[in-house]
Amino acid sequence: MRELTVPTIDVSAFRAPGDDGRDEIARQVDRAAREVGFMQVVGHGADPDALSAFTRAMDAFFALDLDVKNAYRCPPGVNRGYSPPKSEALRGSLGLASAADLFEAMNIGTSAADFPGADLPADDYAPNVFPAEIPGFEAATTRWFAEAGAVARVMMRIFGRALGLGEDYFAAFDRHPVDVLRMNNYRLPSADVELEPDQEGMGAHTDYGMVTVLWADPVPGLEIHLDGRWHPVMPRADGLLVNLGDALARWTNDQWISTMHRVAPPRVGGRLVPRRSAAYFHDGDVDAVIACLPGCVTDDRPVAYEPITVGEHLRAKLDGSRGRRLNPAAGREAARLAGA
Ligand SMILES: O=C(O)CCC(=O)C(=O)O
Ligand SMILES: [Fe+2]
Repeated sequence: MRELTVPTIDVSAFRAPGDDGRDEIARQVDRAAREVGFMQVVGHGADPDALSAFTRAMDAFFALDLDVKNAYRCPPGVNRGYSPPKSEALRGSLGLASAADLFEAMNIGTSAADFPGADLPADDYAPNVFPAEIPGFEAATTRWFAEAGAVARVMMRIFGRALGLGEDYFAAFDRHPVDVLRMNNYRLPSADVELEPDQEGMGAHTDYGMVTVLWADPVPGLEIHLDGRWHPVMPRADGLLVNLGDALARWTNDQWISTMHRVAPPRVGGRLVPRRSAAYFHDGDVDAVIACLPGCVTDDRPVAYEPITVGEHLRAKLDGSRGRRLNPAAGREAARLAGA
């Protein structure tokens, strides 16, 4: 079994004018997308000051009392606001029953008001709820939302080039995207507490959208599932993790991987330690249809997925993880976990 390395890719040539170096980067990204589905991206251009201000705002929010945070909960069908520990189970997005995950989260995302004139479903583009107790929370989180969103868009340009479709190809799915920034805190009872053997920080799942830009503390916990087993991934302190979502697996007929991943309760030297992360999900327009690209179907590789809208796919996945109604439509993803 091969040792797994998540490749590091410097994407700065896609932020500079001109074509120099772009084909080589697209080649590296294509290889990473086929073999791993995750990459450690450096040269991404996101502002480190914006990241520091953002993580401070996150910490201040998660430090509030649970009853204060609970005032910012939204219904399960609205992917915004606060999720307390043990309120979601990501394996539900795969149609698999499990104990609830340990993490707590705070979500912000795009709202209908961001796209005047577009007729958008209210639940998918709900207004944000910002905690009044933390001055500057809205400014710091929306700033990182923009920085991470810019990285996601650079990656979509690279994907278009790598697939031979042109750097602008995926802009057609990015007119009023459902984008969400999920701040995760793997809040653990205490460093001395023994967890149940099957208790996970965040249960196994694939990400639901086009691409995810993930910042995480350089602390163990994240694991990706490839070749039938789980491999630990340590986030680089100087980079951002980028992973492909289900839309790219569907477009490419599984030539590119929407990698299964999970977060184990974070431990260093056997002791539980704090860990935070923030995932920016660039999911595409709610009404965009994701259908297999014609060039990705061959006699040996028949169409694996029926066309689906972004909205339908997100709804089935979120009903599974947030609504705790097991997703009946994720058999192909769930089958990959068999034997793990
Ligand atoms: O905390 C992490 O490293 C991963 C989080 C994640 O997979 C997610 O929020 O979808
Ligand atoms: Fe994820």
